[in-house]
Order: sequence, then structure tokens, then C-alpha cells
Amino acid sequence: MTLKVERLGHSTRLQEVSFAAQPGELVGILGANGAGKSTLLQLLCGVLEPDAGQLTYQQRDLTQISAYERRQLLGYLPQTPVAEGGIRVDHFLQAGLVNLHLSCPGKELNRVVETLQIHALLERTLDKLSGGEQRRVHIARALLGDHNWLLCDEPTTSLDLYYQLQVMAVLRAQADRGKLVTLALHDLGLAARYCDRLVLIDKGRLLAEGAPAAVLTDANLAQAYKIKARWLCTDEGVTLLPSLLS
Ligand SMILES: Nc1ncnc2c1ncn2[C@@H]1O[C@H](COP(=O)(O)OP(=O)(O)OP(=O)(O)O)[C@@H](O)[C@H]1O
Repeated sequence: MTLKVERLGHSTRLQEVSFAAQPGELVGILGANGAGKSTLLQLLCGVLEPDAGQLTYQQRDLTQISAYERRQLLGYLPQTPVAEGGIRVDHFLQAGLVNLHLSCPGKELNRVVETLQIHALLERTLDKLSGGEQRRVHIARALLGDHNWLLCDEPTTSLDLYYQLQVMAVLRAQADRGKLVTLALHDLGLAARYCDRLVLIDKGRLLAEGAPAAVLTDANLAQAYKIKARWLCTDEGVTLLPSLLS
């Protein structure tokens, strides 16, 4: 058992969410706006301290170690990264290497630049990039260090369709290499297609968790999102076509 989340909670924002996840799994955290997805990821990575529950990763009680130490264990992509102003992209990524103490930091930087296809952005300043370009740079920074656990809060936000699929394929590949990847998502089609397991939160409470087909049921979609959805099976895999409840 790599990650065990037991009755994790934070005052009014999240109550009693429990689930477990293994290395090699891509775990999608789902729920409507305000459900508690970002709160859950912030509790997992140490940005927020829980006021209830247990959080164990690789037999370590994460609630007992510092947020700084926890961040050495994992890569984190926040929903809204802190604005870095006029810093150049290559300098921004180099700053992300500082606390990682790697033997070949340049090689690691090249790896994430290659993975996110951001060569052309390196000499530009972060605040002059488009929203999607900035998102890809922030994802690259979260991948620095090749951590065994990645936490991504809505990684596909602002990305065009090519990069949505490219980023999901990158995260899928990380899981296939034995990493644990936990990510908040709004796109149920991407969740059904790429994730091994889903955690569905409704108003701060766990509504369902398990394989996509077991979680994305008519009843759960109606309760969590007030929608219904048709499953489509194609040669490319499964996806969902959502629509409003009539
Ligand atoms: N800094 C904060 N202080 C107090 N309440 C907050 C804060 N941030 C979020 N909340 C509240 O906590 C609840 C959960 O918010 P959270 O950001 O986790 O939702 P989310 O599922 O990530 O939503 P979204 O899909 O809109 O990003 C919401 O009711 C929200 O209003």
C-alpha cells in the first residue's frame, strides 16, 4: 500500500475523505466546482494541514512531517501557481532544481523540456506566455526531480486539444513507469479514458471511488454534477458525452 488517506478533513472544506492508491496508478480526483478537489490535493502535498484523519505514504505518516520535507517527496502542480512576474522560463525551471540536489541537474532540465515540448519557450519570460504555454511550463516544473508521486491540480486547464492529450499521455506514461499520479480533473472523458481509478467528491464528502465505470454511474453523475452522460467506446478507447439532466 503506497498511499492511504483515512478520514482526511479540513474544517468546512473537506470532510472524511478516504481512499488508497498504489504505485503505477493514475488516480483522478473528480467533483463539481467547490467540491473539495484542490483542498484534497493541498492536504496531500502539505500546503494545508488537516484537522482530522490520517495520511500515509510509503509507511510514513505525512501529517507528522514538515510541509518542506513532504515537498521533497512529491511533485506538485497547483491549480493557480504563484505569479512569477518577468522571470525567464529557463531560469524559472533552474530555480525548481535548487532544492532537489541532483547529480546532473542539466540532464533533468533537458528531460522535462523534451517531455513537455517547451524548447521554443525557454528564453521567453513567463508572464509574456499564453495561458496554455504557462501551464505547460508549470507542468514541466512539477515533473522536475522525477518524483515517485505526482500531484496535479487540473493539468489540462488552458491547454488546446493537442496538448490536453499530450499531457494526459505524459501523465499516463509516468504511471506506467511505476509512479503514483493523482490529478484533479473536470473532463470526465479524459478521466474515463486515462485514469485507473477515480475519487469522486461531492460537497466535501467522498461520494464514490474505484474504477471509472463503477464511479461514473448515472446516480453519481446526477448527484455530483446534475448531469447525465453516455459512454462511447471507440478504437481509441472509452469516453463520455455529458449532457444536462432534462
Ligand atoms: N482559501 C480558502 N478559504 C476558505 N475557503 C476556501 C478557500 N479555498 C477554497 N475554499 C472553499 O472550500 C471549498 C472547496 O474548494 P476547492 O478549491 O477545494 O474546490 P474544487 O473542487 O477544487 O473546485 P474548482 O473545481 O472550482 O476548482 C469551496 O467551498 C471553497 O469555496
